[in-house]
Amino acid sequence: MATSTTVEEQARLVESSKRLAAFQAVKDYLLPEYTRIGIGSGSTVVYVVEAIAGLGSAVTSKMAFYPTGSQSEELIEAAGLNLQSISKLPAGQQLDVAFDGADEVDDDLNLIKGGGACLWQEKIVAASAKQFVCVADFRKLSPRLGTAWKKGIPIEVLPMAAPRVLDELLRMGAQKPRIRPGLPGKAGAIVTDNGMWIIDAPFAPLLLPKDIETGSALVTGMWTVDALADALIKIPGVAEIGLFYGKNGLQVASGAQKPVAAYFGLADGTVEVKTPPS
Ligand SMILES: O=C[C@H](O)[C@H](O)[C@H](O)COP(=O)(O)O
Repeated sequence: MATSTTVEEQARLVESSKRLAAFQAVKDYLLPEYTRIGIGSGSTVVYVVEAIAGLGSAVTSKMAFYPTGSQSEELIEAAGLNLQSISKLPAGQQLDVAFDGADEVDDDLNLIKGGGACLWQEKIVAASAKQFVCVADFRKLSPRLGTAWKKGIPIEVLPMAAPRVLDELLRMGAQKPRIRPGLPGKAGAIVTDNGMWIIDAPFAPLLLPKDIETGSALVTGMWTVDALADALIKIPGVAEIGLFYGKNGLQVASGAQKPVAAYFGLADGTVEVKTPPS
């Protein structure tokens, strides 16, 4: 009984941390003059939408909201916000800001995303925004990707290519990569909003440039975030990878994917805001 209470308390703490992070991020980054807003996927983004809807229609009716998948679409519509599509964003234009969650965030604000199988559209929306803001609870903070999130890097693949991609991942050092199974009630693999499959590929914790400067990458032979991401995206059959990475937090035409800021709701009821190292 005591154990289940503790589990329930922990779950409540996690939910309130997500909400705190989301509300603070919206307060800091959603300016009333903005007109194009990206909305990510997952359980933390639910609170982003709640915070935005709470601003009232006098503010939000002038805004259009760009989803990252079917869950995100439903959230936007259920909150009475104006749904748009990234496919309708005119060439040369950007979203003012995009909010999204993450499965893990490292010291340099590289992210693992795709725990909910929405990574492909999420990356398109994040890279289309002038500012990408990450919202998360305290469990997502981690010095290196692959430290706390042990399920592996989500990789969206063309189903016919999945066996070949698995072979290549094993050659690259992934530990027991596997095709993500469907949820209860769905036989076979999970199918994304884009008709693809997800492979989860666990790797040893991913190094940062500061680790290479100290020579540890040479000693261990481990991957850096950048090197692994660059190698994964080149595997034939890989549509997109759940590593959001890059050299800085500026969202420029080249499609940077790292957040300008990451908001973490902490267990003590405060919010920690991290920005990428310069
Ligand atoms: O595919 C799912 C997305 O990348 C989510 O943003 C990520 O899994 C974090 O989700 P949550 O906020 O539920 O932890």
